[in-house]
Amino acid sequence: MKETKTLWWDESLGGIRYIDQTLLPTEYAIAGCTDIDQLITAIQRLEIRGAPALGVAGGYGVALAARTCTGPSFDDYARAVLRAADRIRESRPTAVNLSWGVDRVVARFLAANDETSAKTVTLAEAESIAADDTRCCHAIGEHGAALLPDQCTVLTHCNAGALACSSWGTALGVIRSAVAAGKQVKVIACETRPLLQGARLTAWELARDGIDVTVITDSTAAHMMRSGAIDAVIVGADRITGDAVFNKIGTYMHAVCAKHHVIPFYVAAPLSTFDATRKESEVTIEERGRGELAVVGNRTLIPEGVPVKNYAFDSTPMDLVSAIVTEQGVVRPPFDIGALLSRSGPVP
Ligand SMILES: CSC[C@H]1O[C@H](OP(=O)(O)O)[C@H](O)[C@@H]1O
Repeated sequence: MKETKTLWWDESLGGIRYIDQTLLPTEYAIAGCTDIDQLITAIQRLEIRGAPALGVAGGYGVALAARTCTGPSFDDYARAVLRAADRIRESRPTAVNLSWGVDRVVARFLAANDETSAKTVTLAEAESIAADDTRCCHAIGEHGAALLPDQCTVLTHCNAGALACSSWGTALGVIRSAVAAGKQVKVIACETRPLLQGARLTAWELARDGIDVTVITDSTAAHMMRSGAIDAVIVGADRITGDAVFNKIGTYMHAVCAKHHVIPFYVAAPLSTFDATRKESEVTIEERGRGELAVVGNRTLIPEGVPVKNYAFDSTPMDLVSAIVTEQGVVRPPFDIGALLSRSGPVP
């Protein structure tokens, strides 16, 4: 299977290269950003998207700030870099990986005493985040593949594939690893209105890998679960608190339906997506603009003046989750998130 790299540092560019996901599936274009404003725009337009990929982008963003910020003194320079880091951290509120990636590189930056070492250590840490993410996705794939029986049909929502990570993917990483282990897996990909990450990105990734994928409307999922066509649901995550999983809008709907039809509902996510500092009620769910619902291409779908609600995420209570597949093993709720994050080594 071809391993798609989603974003990386390009020293000849002096910045970040990435696949512009807004152009897929009809155009495969590599874009670049060489300053913080360009990176923030790419994140907010979902040219770069997906929780783990946002963690990698956040790390590279601090490295980019360390190279592009200036100041008359080192202290002024450092303040400029930290202000840039704050702007990156705040560019999308729900996925914890973004702030996690920024904070991990900022911690290394704060230990530097001059600009030269600041530039070196920030890029090294950002590269380490990217490498760790790929390793985590493959480990998640291996642990999760064991949950999927041979000849199963799996429903997915949004895109939790290589495009949402540094490569390989989380939910799609589980599917790739199951297929690589010789299992026959069919995927039913929900299109995922309004930005269609499932139709545009998951279908593109899986078709490219030769994995059987069929796209459905989000509202077809319940019908297929009730008809017995779905053996399991597997999704990614943007933030996992002790009491809930935050993921693309529509995930909660699938979890409730899966519970009703006694279908396993799996979440695949690295430990960097877990957040022990907040409970469900304390997490901000990103709301996005009217245009994403009201206009498709050159067609207006909603009458002028009619308001919309465009929540980018929802939260699924942990009691609807069968298991969370992490790089350290499979976690079955209920679990103590503090103990999980403080332990080292595999999940028991
Ligand atoms: C591998 S987790 C990807 C996660 O991120 C997506 O959100 P967005 O496309 O807005 O970045 C979606 O929630 C996916 O499950």
